Amino acid sequence: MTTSVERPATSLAALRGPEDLCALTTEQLRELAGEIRRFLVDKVSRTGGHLGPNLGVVELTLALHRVFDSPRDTLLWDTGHQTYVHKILTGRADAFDALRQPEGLSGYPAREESPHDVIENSHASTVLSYADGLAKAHALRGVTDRAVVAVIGDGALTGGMAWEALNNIAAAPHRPVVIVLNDNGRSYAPTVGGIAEHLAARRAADRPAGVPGLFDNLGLVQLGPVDGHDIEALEEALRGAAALRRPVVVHCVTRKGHGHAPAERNEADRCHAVRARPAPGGAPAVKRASWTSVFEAELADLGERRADIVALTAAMLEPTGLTAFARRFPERTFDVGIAEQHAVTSAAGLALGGLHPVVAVYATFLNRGFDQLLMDVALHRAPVTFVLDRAGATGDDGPSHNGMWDLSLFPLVPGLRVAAPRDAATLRRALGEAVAVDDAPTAVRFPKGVVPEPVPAVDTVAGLDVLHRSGEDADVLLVSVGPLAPVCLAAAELLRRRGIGVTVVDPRWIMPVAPELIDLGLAHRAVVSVEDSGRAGGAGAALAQALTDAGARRPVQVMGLPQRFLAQGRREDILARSGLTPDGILSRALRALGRSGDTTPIRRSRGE
Ligand SMILES: Cc1ncc(C[n+]2csc(CCOP(=O)(O)OP(=O)(O)O)c2C)c(N)n1
Ligand SMILES: CC(=O)[C@@H](O)[C@H](O)COP(=O)(O)O
Ligand SMILES: [Mg+2]
Repeated sequence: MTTSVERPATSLAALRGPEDLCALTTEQLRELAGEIRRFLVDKVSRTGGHLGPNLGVVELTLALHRVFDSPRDTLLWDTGHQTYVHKILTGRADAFDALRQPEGLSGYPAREESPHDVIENSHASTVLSYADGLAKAHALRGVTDRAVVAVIGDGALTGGMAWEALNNIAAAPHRPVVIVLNDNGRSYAPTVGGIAEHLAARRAADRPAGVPGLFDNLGLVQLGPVDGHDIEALEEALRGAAALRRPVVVHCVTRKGHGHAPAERNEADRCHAVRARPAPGGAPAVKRASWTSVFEAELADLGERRADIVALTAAMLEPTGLTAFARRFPERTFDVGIAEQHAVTSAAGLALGGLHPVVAVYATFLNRGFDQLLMDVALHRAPVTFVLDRAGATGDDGPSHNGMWDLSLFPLVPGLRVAAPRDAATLRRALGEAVAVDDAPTAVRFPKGVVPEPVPAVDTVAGLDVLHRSGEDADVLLVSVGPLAPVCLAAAELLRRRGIGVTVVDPRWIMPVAPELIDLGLAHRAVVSVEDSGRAGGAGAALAQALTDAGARRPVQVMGLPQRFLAQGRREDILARSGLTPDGILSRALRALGRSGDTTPIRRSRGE
């Protein structure tokens, strides 16, 4: 009879770490896999997160941790959204009630959580480059007893970086890398393109050898396809790959959402990312439209009126709001795979062919296509419109998902025009204005979540929306960028009560800086800019530069997100911690007026 200490860890509660897995029988592993699935459904349904991808890798992750000795062997995960099972097996099951919560468990690998975690960047298609580099380091340092294992999804394999890495890995048969291709045939939707078709043919072939392997032709050994839910078959393939001591691709066929009927039946995305269930008795979900849905409807309507408008996505058709357009204009919609660089330059090609492309991406992922924006689109003054969803602080997907880089990059792009709408009406208007530009690239950016209540202008001055004007003196100009208008208006009220003259202006088109905005800035004693983006080089910095060039003596108080990697958290908390609150703006305005620390309410000379 085994004591509790000796009893194999066939339950999560008994599991102390991956070392406990080796003692389990196949039947015990199956039981454990079932328990892990139930655990994932229970926890992730409550916290929100990547349920489908993780349900698909339960057996694969068990096999990886039984065959390889992490962290001595390095397990690298592409994108990292499918590492919940890895976290459960490496001693973090107890932390899942705080998954993706502030100060809680990251939804991606996090080095401060565990020595088993390596890649924190959630941008796809990077893992093979890490693996190539690590394999080279091992070779140079004479490390021969530690495996380099890279898990990449079929979606991530459509990204250009993956093939740049494969080109290098294939050139060095003496440098072992175990490449685990987690082929579930999907990104959110079914993976598109020739690579996906090749993989599908191999999955379907009764004799895989009958379909020459994509990787064979590169000189890489290709094992499989292997049933990605058969732990014994997986372990045999992984052990075989490790024993070859050279670069090997193990083609594992998995099912996203496997073992959970609602995910298996979900044709849209197999529960790729599920929203957190509202807490019992919590505030009812807000019924206002999302920024994405406003964009989606407007683009579909524009598509009716403009046959030259085409839409491009990088494997995120539904999340970026292109579903309606695609349904109405399937031949004018292009899903290029997780390939933002290609999307941007392909859009330049579409524009050169007389069309007006709309490239819909999450703001952070446009980083990938910056050189293409600069040299393939802007250099040719190609009329491409970039629609950046999830611009600004996003929060719960961690540092690499915040859309806080675009406004710092855009000032570098000659001729690019950038709009930051503040509500649904200005989003619709900005999109219409953007696609009307036929001699320059344009960008329209908006945040994650629901659109705020309408924020009407009280006046328009030379194309600038004046949202508030009070006081006799032109003391403070608050330049409100995009969705922070309500915060700026609340700050203006605090200033008004102190008898300080304040104008709140929303340029709507924030780059290049409008001459009229410069004139308005010069006409005020102090200027404070407020944006939901990184402070370095953003809209405020561009305005500050323009005002300095125009001879302004007082520095612009530039308010935005700190130029740091911001830990996961709620969007509203990140904005608040960044000082993007009425009180924070008040304090900066007082400082700009040389009245820092002046908190006593000053009654206006007349009236109050
Ligand atoms: C550069 C980049 N573009 C887009 C995304 C958004 N994204 C996150 S996961 C995902 C799909 C990944 O598909 P795959 O690699 O097959 O992994 P699976 O979810 O199927 O396990 C996408 C498009 C991203 N993380 N990085
Ligand atoms: C990893 C991944 O899928 C991300 O793109 C992320 O999950 C996006 O989440 P939201 O769509 O909720 O912003
Ligand atoms: Mg996939």
